[in-house]
Amino acid sequence: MTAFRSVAVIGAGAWGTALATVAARAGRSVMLWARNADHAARIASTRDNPRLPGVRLAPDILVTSDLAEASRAEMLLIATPAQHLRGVVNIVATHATAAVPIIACAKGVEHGTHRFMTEIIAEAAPHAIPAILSGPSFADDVARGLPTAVTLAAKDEALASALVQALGSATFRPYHTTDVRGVEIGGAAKNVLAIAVGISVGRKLGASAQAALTTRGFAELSRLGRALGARSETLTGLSGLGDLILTCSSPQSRNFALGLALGRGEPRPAGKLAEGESTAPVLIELAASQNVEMPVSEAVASILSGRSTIDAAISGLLTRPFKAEE
Ligand SMILES: NC(=O)C1=CN([C@@H]2O[C@H](COP(=O)(O)OP(=O)(O)OC[C@H]3O[C@@H](n4cnc5c(N)ncnc54)[C@H](OP(=O)(O)O)[C@@H]3O)[C@@H](O)[C@H]2O)C=CC1
Ligand SMILES: O=C(CO)COP(=O)(O)O
Repeated sequence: MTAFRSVAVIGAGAWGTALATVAARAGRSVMLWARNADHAARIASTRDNPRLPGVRLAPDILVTSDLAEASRAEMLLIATPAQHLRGVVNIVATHATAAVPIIACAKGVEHGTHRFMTEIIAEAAPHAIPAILSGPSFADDVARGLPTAVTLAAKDEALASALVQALGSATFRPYHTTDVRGVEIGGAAKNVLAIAVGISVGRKLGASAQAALTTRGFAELSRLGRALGARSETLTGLSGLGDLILTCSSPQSRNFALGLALGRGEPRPAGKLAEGESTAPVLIELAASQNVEMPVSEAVASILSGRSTIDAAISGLLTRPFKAEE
């Protein structure tokens, strides 16, 4: 199996920048692609990306706006927002070498198609090998070299293990698995649930409610996961419960921070991508198609769409019939 000497990170937001840093630390030759040429030139000369302030890019990371050039790397990490992954992979596919691993690093589900990230890669780049990287890891922590552990999934175990070897280092510890769908479900669902928990904290409902919502959120994430064939160890692992704990407990999470602002009745944080917002309606549609109940996620979807006020949604959760815990 190839040693994956060269890595391209597609998408120079906070996460893409952190991942470029990770790959360089792991000894790869790294190219970071930004869609805007001026943005790419500015990052290349200042070694600083305003999307991840305070982090200095290693001198050997090349920054480009040439997607054809970036697509020729031996391993590709796609770190654009989930709803833009298909558009980028459509172009990447016309330049990439056959059987190149394309690792989705976004967390979400595509609008309209209900496709998970690796399904989009399989459709848009049929000769590539799709994989997914997810887990509890804030870009800022990762880029600063604080200890983090994540999950990397690919259908082929030997490949998943090789990708982990190529990206891992003392402070960035990927675990590998073949449960691709399980990893995707955890990352997509936790963002929506973090908005719910942020709302409850913003409304000052207390630490007990925060724990209850996080736990009942995990119950619904797990129900959907089981319905879609995820393994239980994935759901309770880093990319499931692990990421849920992180994002439901820290205002560093943009999804939690969005919920906090909504709960407090404050303006939403400007310029901060909260993927749970675009995932919520798709997640609900997906759950309905599987006859899976996701009341916490439904409450978030109805608040975000304006179908319900925060207080009505909370009261809806509090007046649900009592039931057995599962
Ligand atoms: N931040 C984090 O801690 C983590 C984020 N993630 C996930 O990574 C994904 C990206 O998040 P993050 O990097 O934080 O977000 P940011 O908002 O920081 O960056 C998004 C990046 O995507 C680019 N982009 C936006 N639209 C397009 C498009 N149509 N085509 C190509 N590129 C586009 C933006 O370009 P431009 O700058 O030109 O607008 C920007 O570089 C999300 O799915 C998120 O859930 C996962 C783990 C951790
Ligand atoms: O996915 C993340 C941490 O694992 C980042 O969370 P936010 O997108 O909510 O900031």
